[in-house]
Amino acid sequence: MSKRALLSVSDKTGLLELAKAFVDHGIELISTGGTKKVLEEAGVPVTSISEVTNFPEILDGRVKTLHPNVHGGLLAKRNNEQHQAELNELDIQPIDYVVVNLYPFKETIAKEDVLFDEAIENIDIGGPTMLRSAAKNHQDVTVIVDPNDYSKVIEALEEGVPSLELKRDLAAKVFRHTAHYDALVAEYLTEQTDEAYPETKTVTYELKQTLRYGENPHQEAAFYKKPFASASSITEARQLHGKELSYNNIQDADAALTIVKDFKQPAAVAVKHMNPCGVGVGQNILEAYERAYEGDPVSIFGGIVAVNRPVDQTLAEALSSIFLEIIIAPSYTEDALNQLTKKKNIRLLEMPIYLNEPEEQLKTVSGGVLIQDEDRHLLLESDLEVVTEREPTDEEWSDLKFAWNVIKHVKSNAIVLAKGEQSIGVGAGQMNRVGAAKIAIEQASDHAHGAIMASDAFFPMPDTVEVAHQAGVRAIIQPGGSIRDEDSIQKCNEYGITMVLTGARHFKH
Ligand SMILES: NC(=O)c1ncn([C@@H]2O[C@H](COP(=O)(O)O)[C@@H](O)[C@H]2O)c1NC=O
Repeated sequence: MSKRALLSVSDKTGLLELAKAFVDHGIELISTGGTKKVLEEAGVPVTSISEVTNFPEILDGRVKTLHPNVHGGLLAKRNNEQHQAELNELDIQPIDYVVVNLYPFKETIAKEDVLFDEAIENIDIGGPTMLRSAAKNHQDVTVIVDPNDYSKVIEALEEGVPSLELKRDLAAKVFRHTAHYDALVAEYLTEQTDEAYPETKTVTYELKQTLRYGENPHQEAAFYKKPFASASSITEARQLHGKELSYNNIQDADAALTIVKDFKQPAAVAVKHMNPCGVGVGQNILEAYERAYEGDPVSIFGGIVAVNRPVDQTLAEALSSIFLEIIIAPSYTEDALNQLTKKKNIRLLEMPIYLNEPEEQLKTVSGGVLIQDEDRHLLLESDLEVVTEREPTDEEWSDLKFAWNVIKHVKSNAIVLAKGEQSIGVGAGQMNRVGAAKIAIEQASDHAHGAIMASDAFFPMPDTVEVAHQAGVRAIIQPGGSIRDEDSIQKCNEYGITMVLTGARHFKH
């Protein structure tokens, strides 16, 4: 008895070539409506699925292949006598090859203003069912879900029959594919409910690229993207120049991007090891960059700079005067590109930079994952409470708000010193707050005098106020909420320092 292949595809790419290869090797073809039409029009002999099922395609194609004559032919074990006897008794023929790709659910829901009914109609039922039956029985059935794999099967046919290894690889791909497909359906439907954290969480990502190594050369790594990443995501950055991004580059670039998005005015951010080392805003992007640079001219070396305005020739000149790993910008003028591409080792990324919808953050811990909303707490004027005798000056107010925007992105315990809408000292990731303050003060050096200080969380004791005073800090912004707030406030009054409370904390671990 000749072998049979069932073809039912939405994406008809490469279909004819594969179908012809089947026919050339004496394999009979069975097909569903649209697929059959394409084959017939090309003169390829094909049997209708309805002849196999003895049943018409019904319900607008909702039921065409969901039939025991199909699934019996797919799932019967060829080396199982009882299975073979049942097939004979019921007059079911085995199916040896399955070529199926699914209704374009992802493409459908990606369309703007897609109607719910249209999305529902694009949930493929018969296709995944056939794929799963065939993949379960891959010992006996070759199943192909990806047109990119047609050539492998054609090659195998030229050489004889597909090997068990190839059939197993293809079956594994099928289950990855249907799981991804179902995850998209599940996510779409769950979004219509108010179920924030359902009983099971299925996340699905698509491979963007494998990486040379992870955080260290002995760690393997890859970069996956979300199916619907916003254009202002690091996964969507267009690399215009330079070597391939490394694992650490991607993390740092993402940190720089996330910070710069938080500013409406022209802003520049320099990042090292996921922390901002220099942040500046200004009347124009060159001024913003100069402020970010001057914020810490040492740490910026070998860093990553993100700007939220186009890079022109003058900014390009400033940027190319030091060694930077990566620049991220919404665009580059031609002159700027000519200037920057002279540097072989710099990577240039281009992407729209805007505050996109907040994303769910996933962080792995041993044996599990923590999920939370992104920290997008918006500081309202009405949240700000001056708790000291001295009020901030206008200039101090703008620096306090600026520093509060920066502190959110610094690893805890975090202290930022700022002056003139420029960070001048960043104490990041310390195990105690005074330690973070001392680092920020040391880095700010003489500039600390007259600066403002931001703290990501409350002061448990007045010791940070003490070191702030010694450095000449004029105003402090912090969440408040410690049972010993009064001690810190009293110290501020004693030293003539202004203290503003925000009522919100910005821990970042
Ligand atoms: N309903 C069924 O029994 C069924 N069987 C196969 N399909 C899908 O129909 C599509 C192919 O249809 P056509 O050959 O008519 O263009 C494929 O994407 C295939 O996955 C089905 N459609 C949806 O569930």
